[in-house]
Amino acid sequence: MNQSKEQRILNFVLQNAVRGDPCSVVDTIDKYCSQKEWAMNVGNEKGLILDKTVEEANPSVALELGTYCGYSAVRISRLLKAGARLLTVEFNPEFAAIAKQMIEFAGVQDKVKLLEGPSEEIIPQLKKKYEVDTLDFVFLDHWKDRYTPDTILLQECNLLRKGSVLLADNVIFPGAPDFLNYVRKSPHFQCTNYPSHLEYMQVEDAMEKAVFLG
Ligand SMILES: Cc1cc(C(=O)N2CCN(C)CC2)sc1-c1cc(O)c2nc[nH]c(=O)c2c1
Ligand SMILES: [Mg+2]
Repeated sequence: MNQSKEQRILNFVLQNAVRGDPCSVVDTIDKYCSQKEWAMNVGNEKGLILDKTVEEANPSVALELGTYCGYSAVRISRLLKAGARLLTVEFNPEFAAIAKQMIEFAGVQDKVKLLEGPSEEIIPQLKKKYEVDTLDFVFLDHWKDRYTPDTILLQECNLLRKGSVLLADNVIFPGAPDFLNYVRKSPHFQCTNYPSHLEYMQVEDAMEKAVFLG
């Protein structure tokens, strides 16, 4: 049975990156996906915006919606302080299996908890099942049509506190116009747009930061 693209990415990392070195895993995925096969990792250009936002938020508890191969889970967790943790949600079982191996190879498994299932089912479980009080940082990178309903769900589940930082990928391409509309019109969010480019391409894209005001 021939391999998936995601399996090829993982194999390239296992053979070319340094075990236990998150930066080498991130760089190796970028090398493969820019030179051999495009894939929907946030990439290095938008990754630098992600890094700065995570460093500024310095979260104790972070949530990622959309794990894919684990690129941004490794990228985020490498910046977390001792004792901080990242919960990352992936509904595609094949992607989750790849990401699990990627996270373990990078050596960040003690900081990252991979939750398999649809975000709309997992978000309401975060407080009781995963012992979350509130979220300090949320990276939205799953599916553009889920950005707005999941942002509303996070509020309904009382998972955001004054100062919680949301960062959304792909708000220009593939695009999340209803999400931009929602957070920019809401009195509960302070928004900032970060123009960039689609990973590994010269196509315009952007990230949107939305800070919850309580
Ligand atoms: C799957 C896909 C295809 C795209 C595209 O038009 N192109 C890439 C391939 N090249 C060759 C043509 C141009 S863009 C994109 C994409 C990018 C993300 O960052 C995503 N993040 C989260 N969830 C997504 O579903 C998601 C999809
Ligand atoms: Mg994306």
